[in-house]
Amino acid sequence: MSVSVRDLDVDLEGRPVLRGVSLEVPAGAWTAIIGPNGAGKSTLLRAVLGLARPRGGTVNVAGADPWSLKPRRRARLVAYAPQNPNLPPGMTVFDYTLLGRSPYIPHLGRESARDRAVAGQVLERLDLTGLAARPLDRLSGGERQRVVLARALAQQAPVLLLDEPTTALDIGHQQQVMDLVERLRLDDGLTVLTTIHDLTLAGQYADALVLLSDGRVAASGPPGEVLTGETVGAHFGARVHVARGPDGRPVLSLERSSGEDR
Ligand SMILES: Nc1ncnc2c1ncn2[C@@H]1O[C@H](COP(=O)(O)OP(=O)(O)OP(=O)(O)O)[C@@H](O)[C@H]1O
Repeated sequence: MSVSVRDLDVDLEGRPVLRGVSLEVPAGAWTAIIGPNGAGKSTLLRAVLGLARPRGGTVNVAGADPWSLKPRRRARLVAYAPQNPNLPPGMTVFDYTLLGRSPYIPHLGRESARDRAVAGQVLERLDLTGLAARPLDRLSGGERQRVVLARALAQQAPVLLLDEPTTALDIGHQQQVMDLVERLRLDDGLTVLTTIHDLTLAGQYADALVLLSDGRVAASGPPGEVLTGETVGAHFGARVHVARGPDGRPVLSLERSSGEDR
């Protein structure tokens, strides 16, 4: 199930936020959208999901325009873990994860044993079983972030959109979440589109990067081509050293100002 965006323009409150954005994520591939704060990354994900209405251009997800799909049909095709979701206070981790099964539960019906089993399995894979009965308002930031991912994974949709899935996570849980998404991609052929601020992490897992800057695509391609010191300097205003990891993928470190510069 591929994702295709062509010449996308999106305005928010009358202001241009995305201009002429194109990207292609082939079925079973992983693309990361990177870019400075306010570049339009979340807006691009929301447009792919059918939540931000394009002013021009086209979005195609698994052969369909997401705007044309009924919500249940769309939710079976695309799962989304937002950056700042509204979490109903008092709802338990298990019940929230079960919400991911809503597109499969008949109107006025109840969840099936399979729906409960899927929710349980997802919680298990994310190390959250021990928190299943805990209300959402009594979780740490990192636990909350993994629960939001759990709900999206319980949806078992072939296209997965993740908005900054690792920002609140410690390094061990970052690896756990990214490895889990990678395993699902390889085992189940998931197509993954994620925004991510950690450029090394983005380059480590994604096949391709799309650098958004001021609402436009400034660079795209394999991580080694996009993540150069020059490009990062030009678009993030950061001085970085780019080395190569054992697998040849780029590893970025910040260059600290010398004493005289400070
Ligand atoms: N609902 C909205 N109404 C009006 N403007 C918005 C709205 N949401 C976002 N914007 C603006 O659109 C631009 C892009 O925002 P977006 O959240 O897509 O950026 P981003 O690249 O995801 O940023 P960040 O890295 O800070 O999360 C920003 O200038 C932001 O202020």
